[in-house]
Amino acid sequence: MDWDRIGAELDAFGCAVIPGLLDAAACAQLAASYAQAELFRSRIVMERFNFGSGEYQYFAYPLPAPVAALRTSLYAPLARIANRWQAVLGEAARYPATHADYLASCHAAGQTRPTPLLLQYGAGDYNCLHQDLYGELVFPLQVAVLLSRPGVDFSGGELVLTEQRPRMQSRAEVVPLGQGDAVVFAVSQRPVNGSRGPYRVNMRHGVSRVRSGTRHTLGIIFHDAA
Ligand SMILES: O=C(O)CCC(=O)C(=O)O
Ligand SMILES: [Fe+2]
Repeated sequence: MDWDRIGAELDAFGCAVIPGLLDAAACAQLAASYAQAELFRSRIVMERFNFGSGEYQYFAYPLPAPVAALRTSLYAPLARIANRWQAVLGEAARYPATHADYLASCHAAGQTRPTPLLLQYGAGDYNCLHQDLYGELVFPLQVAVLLSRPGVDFSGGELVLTEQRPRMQSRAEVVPLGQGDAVVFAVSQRPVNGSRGPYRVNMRHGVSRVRSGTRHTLGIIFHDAA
């Protein structure tokens, strides 16, 4: 994985694609596991909370092996980028080098519930712009993997990111993904270099309306939930 390229794109745009993070068989298997209720700790129907339309489920611990492996292995290079952002923003705190150590700090702070999730959208469904904040502790980067085949399993349903800049109009970004591609993006805030030094922008993400078919995604969030 080209972490220099990913880091540079995150710095410039607040998001970066990792092509082919999962193969087609792994994607199909994960998407099918949505039906296995015993894998999950809770199911959210988005309409009920005005979060959009569609549903998602948070995995229970222990996470399925491929999800646990991705969460652990992606954390270390992302923590290096997150720590660079901390330095740019003049923040003293640093993220530990391993996900085990970071999770230990979440758990000590009372954030003990797993946050990786599977999302399922049918025709007409969408996900309102939001931030995945689940307590005081926030790891600033997250990953979403498209499990379905655009143009085959579904149409529409694009991942959308917005960036709210102080005293400026918001910027939107649409991230084109194929099956198995992942996108890394900022959870809530990221630094931008301005002419008078770095400043913070506020990011949100969502999914535009699915026009037809069924779309599944895997979301990997690195902090646990209170
Ligand atoms: O379905 C998607 O592409 C985005 C899902 C999402 O909100 C997330 O992974 O946090
Ligand atoms: Fe999200």
